Amino acid sequence: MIKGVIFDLDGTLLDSVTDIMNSLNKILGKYDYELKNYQEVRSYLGNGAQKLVERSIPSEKDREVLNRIVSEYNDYYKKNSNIDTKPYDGIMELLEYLKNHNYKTAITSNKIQEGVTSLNNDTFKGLIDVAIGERVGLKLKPNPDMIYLALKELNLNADEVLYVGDTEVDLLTAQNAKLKSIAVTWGFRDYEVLADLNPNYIVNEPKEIINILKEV
Ligand SMILES: O=C(O)COP(=O)(O)O
Repeated sequence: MIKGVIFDLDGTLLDSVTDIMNSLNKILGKYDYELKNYQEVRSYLGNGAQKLVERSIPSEKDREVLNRIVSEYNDYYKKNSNIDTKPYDGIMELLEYLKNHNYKTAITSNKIQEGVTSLNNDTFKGLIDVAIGERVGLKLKPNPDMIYLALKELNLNADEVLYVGDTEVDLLTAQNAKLKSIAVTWGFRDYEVLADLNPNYIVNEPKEIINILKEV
């Protein structure tokens, strides 16, 4: 019996590309790197800030320089993560449905923990039970460790939850943790990319997740 839902954050619950792009470009511009457009940033997301920066400036191989840019990006983003960021249409209704029907919920995100915590508090205001982001000592998705931690904090087993995400990173994470997966098409990857990864379900709108929960 399904008792909980674990969500990815960026591209699944939140449309966050514009704030991420603006923070990234602020730092890239400071060091005279070429700025990135919306579609480029969307395609670079999924594996956290380090990969976002590496994918944005592939010619930069100096680790120290890369680390400095990641750190400045994270510092700037922490203060500017909730300007244009908003839940996708239908997400608040879905989360309210889950709360009202006693499903437990978690976020597992490759975004830094501070960003996850503040966006979760400001936007979802108690609708989500557990919010896990990039932390020292915790491996990023697609490693299943974030899922294991979420399951522990929710006090649920793998076969009692569904995982909802929007990228190959998420679907691989679900596979690695042996969770049933739902791929969403409103996020950072297109339908064809997601379909090739064989998720258990693919949905075009959040309310379809309610129908899946009624079926399983
Ligand atoms: O920061 C990223 O690259 C992606 O974050 P997410 O795991 O919430 O999608």
